[in-house]
Parts: sequence; structure tokens; C-alpha cells
Amino acid sequence: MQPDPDLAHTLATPPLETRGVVKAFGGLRAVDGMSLALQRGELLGLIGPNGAGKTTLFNLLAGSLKPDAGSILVDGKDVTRAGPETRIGAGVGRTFQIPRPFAEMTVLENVLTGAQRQSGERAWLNLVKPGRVAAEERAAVEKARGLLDFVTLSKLEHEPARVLSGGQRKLLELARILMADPDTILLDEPAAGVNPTLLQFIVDRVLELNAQGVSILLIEHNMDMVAQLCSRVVVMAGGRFLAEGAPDDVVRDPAVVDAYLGGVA
Ligand SMILES: Nc1ncnc2c1ncn2[C@@H]1O[C@H](COP(=O)(O)OP(=O)(O)OP(=O)(O)O)[C@@H](O)[C@H]1O
Repeated sequence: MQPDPDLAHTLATPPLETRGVVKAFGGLRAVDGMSLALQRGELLGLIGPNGAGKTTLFNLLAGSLKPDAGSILVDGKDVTRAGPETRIGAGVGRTFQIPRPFAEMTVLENVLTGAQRQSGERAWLNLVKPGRVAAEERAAVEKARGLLDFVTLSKLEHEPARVLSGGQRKLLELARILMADPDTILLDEPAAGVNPTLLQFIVDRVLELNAQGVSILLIEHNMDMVAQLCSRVVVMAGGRFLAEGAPDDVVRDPAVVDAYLGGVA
């Protein structure tokens, strides 16, 4: 059988890439010419000391910030000027270091907010084709329930999100972004503030998503978790690329050790 050139091209194109991206806040270059490519199906770690620019880079990748220079590509297409909705539509999902669910909405309703725009939001269609809208809503609820099952929050579906612990909020957020069927996920510190049992569960879910083919970029300070999940990590310091390699190797790299001790700023 002949190899499919389109498929080969798709597989070789990084799902997410930055080229020379710069973002300054006043005089501070939080991200300073950063280039990075996530490979398809990869689970890549992004580490670096506090203030290295990791979260700012995530905000640029997710479209909530626009870079001052450089470009951002999703599946090889330039999305530098596109907003967050377009990035979600292009298959990029993002979680936050501190998730903020809608506290008074139920757990199930929170997951449903991750669904992409549906016919029901178009009032005219609701009037002329109410059956189609109702069927879409039923399908969305079914999908949301399946995702709550995946993150083991099913028993809490009718509870308001405010009752959830910090770790459960992270799982809820994961379920919410999965509603949009992302090909690529940006995970911002999934381990922070999570108890060890839940942490292992989150690790397992992340591995399962990756095994299903989802490409993942992970910011994490917990190096045990990074070592469990990632075969490659990129180190940022002072807004710039500092090093990359296997987790065990980069933590021994003198430049990386120096950056964590405050040598690079
Ligand atoms: N909105 C903003 N306005 C001004 N400065 C900002 C803003 N966001 C981030 N910064 C600054 O940019 C730098 C990079 O911050 P960023 O949060 O991206 O780092 P980080 O690597 O994610 O750090 P941490 O590991 O502590 O979360 C820091 O000096 C921070 O104070």
C-alpha cells in the first residue's frame, strides 16, 4: 500500500507551535522570543522557576493574550491574531492553575458550559426546529455525564460546584474542556494543591487521554509527576528557552540548576 502523503504531512505537522513569541508587560518581557513545538501525540512538560513566563506562554497559546511579536500556529495554521473561541474551535483546550467553576451552577451544568456553540443558542432555530434543538441538548447532557464518569464526579452531578475540593475542581475543569473534543490540551499545574490519592488519579486520566491520541503540554512544578508523564521537557527561564531533554537529564543540567537557584532572570 502507498503511504498517504496527506496523512504523513498531518502527522509531521506540530499541533501547536510558537515561533519567536514575545509578550511584554510594561518594561518586563515575560515571554522573550520563545519558540517551542509540541509534536503530535506528545506529552511535553514545560518547567521553569517562578516567573519564568510559563503561564504567560499558555495565555498566548490559548488566545487570551496576543503576542507583541512572533507567531503561533495550530496544525500549521497561523492563529496569532485569533481569539480564544477560535483556538477552542481549532481543537485547543486549556485548564487553569486555579480553576474557577461557576460556583452556584451544578457540576453537570458546569461541564455543559464546555460544549461548543449549539443550535439552541440560535433563537430562530429553536422556534422553527425545536426537535433538533432538544435532541442536541440530550446528546450534550449524555456526553457530559460520560465525561463526569471519566473523572469520577458522577455522584456529584446535581451538587453546586462550590462544594468541590480543589482537586475535584481540576477534574471538573478537565471534563468541561473535554466537551469540545480537543486534539491538544494545555494543562496548567494539575498537581498544585491536590492530595496524593487524587493526584495519582489525575496522572492516570492524563495518561489515558494521551493514549487516546490527545497531544498535551503540561506546566508542572511537581517533578515526580513530570517524570511519570513526560519523556521530554522544555525548560523556560526569564521568558526564554533554556534547555530541553529527558526529565532526569534536565534537572541535572547546571544551567537549569542555576536558573532555579536564581542565576537566570
Ligand atoms: N498581567 C500581567 N501584568 C504584569 N506582569 C505580569 C502579568 N502576568 C505575568 N506577569 C509577570 O510576568 C512574569 C512571568 O509570569 P508567569 O506567570 O508567566 O510566570 P510562570 O512561569 O507561570 O510562574 P509560576 O511558575 O510562578 O506560575 C512574572 O514576572 C510576572 O510577574
